[in-house]
Amino acid sequence: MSPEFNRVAIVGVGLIGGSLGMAICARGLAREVVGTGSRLENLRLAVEMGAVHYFKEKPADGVAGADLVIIATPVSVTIPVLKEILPHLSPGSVITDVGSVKAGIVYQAEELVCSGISFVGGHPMAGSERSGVAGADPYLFENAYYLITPTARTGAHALEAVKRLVAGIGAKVIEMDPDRHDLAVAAVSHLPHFLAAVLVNTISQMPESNEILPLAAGGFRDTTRIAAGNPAMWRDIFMANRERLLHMIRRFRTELDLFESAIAHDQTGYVLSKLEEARRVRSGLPARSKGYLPCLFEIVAAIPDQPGALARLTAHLAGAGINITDIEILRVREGEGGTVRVGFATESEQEGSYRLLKEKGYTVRKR
Ligand SMILES: NC(=O)c1ccc[n+]([C@@H]2O[C@H](COP(=O)([O-])OP(=O)(O)OC[C@H]3O[C@@H](n4cnc5c(N)ncnc54)[C@H](O)[C@@H]3O)[C@@H](O)[C@H]2O)c1
Ligand SMILES: O=C(O)C(=O)C[C@]1(C(=O)O)C=C[C@@H](O)C=C1
Repeated sequence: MSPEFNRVAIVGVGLIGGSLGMAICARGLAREVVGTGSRLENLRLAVEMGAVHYFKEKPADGVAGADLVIIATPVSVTIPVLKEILPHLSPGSVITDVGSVKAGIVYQAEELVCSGISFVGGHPMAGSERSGVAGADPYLFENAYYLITPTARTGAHALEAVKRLVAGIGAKVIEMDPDRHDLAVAAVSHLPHFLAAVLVNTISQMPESNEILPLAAGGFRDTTRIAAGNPAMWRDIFMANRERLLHMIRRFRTELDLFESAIAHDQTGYVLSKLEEARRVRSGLPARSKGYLPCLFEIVAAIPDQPGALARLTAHLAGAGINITDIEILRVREGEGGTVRVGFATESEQEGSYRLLKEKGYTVRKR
């Protein structure tokens, strides 16, 4: 079978560009993948890691002859990069980006591209707090939602090319209007990041913080993992989506004030009802790290605190030909063992793994 693309150029081979490159190379989606960017040592590492086949130092040289160009830079430089590469693009080439904010980029890009070149905004809803190609992962996008933001001006050929890319890397495409996209991510991505940073800083500014912070267990760690993300990237995202983020911060403040006042005035019924509402909504989310799966069947199993315990559990499932779509260690404390949540795409895989692990003596339940 011939590859989907002849030459893919990735401008900015960092965490996301590198993960895309690794997925494209590993799945043979392009005859060649060329990287280009601002840091030479990062580009060398990208070749070593199999994220690109080779690199060109100048973006203009990298994009020449590419049928698909992916701009995976911080959002503040997406448009300057586009302006720089435009004169060097081959006729018929399709450009997409991976930026976390879409409206500003998409509308400006559409004004800039000349006839024969198309731009389709993209945003994979998967990532991590790491940055640079060193943190790249070829499986990052598998089963993740990949938002694309075509407009009335998007050509069918360009839209189809980006959809082939998304399907090829194992992600699930969702089409959204750019403005609706920006409000959605302000709510489920940008506000959470803002709050994680505020939470960490609230504690770190206490005079007793040196004593308190090391005590942090799952609660603080789970709610603040993302605060370890790249500050410059998040500054750019906040500023690019400023109005929607401010809107969400105001909504948050209203909710915070109501909750605070209920605690201050001993309104225990209200406090309980708010906690119950949050539990109901949060428990209703399919528990997985990359985004939503339309349907996820899960089991929860207890494993002992021993080397290889997790490997033995997954080997039982592999031996029975059962495919795991998601896995998470819920609790591990020294000497106590842990609980593992395992997700499957089908109910029959859930049922099969439940029976198998029970037979093998595990304490297991369906979730
Ligand atoms: N990190 C995440 O979780 C995540 C998830 C989805 C989307 N995104 C978006 O993906 C984009 C990249 O984020 P990342 O996490 O991969 O960041 P990163 O820092 O890991 O990678 C960015 C890359 O762009 C390069 N670069 C910077 N300025 C450049 C320029 N002027 N010309 C060419 N290359 C340049 C850098 O050298 C680096 O290799 C951002 O727009 C971000 O909003 C990030
Ligand atoms: O999982 C993480 O660490 C992420 O921050 C990923 C995450 C998010 O869920 O907010 C971050 C930014 C992106 O634009 C998309 C996804």
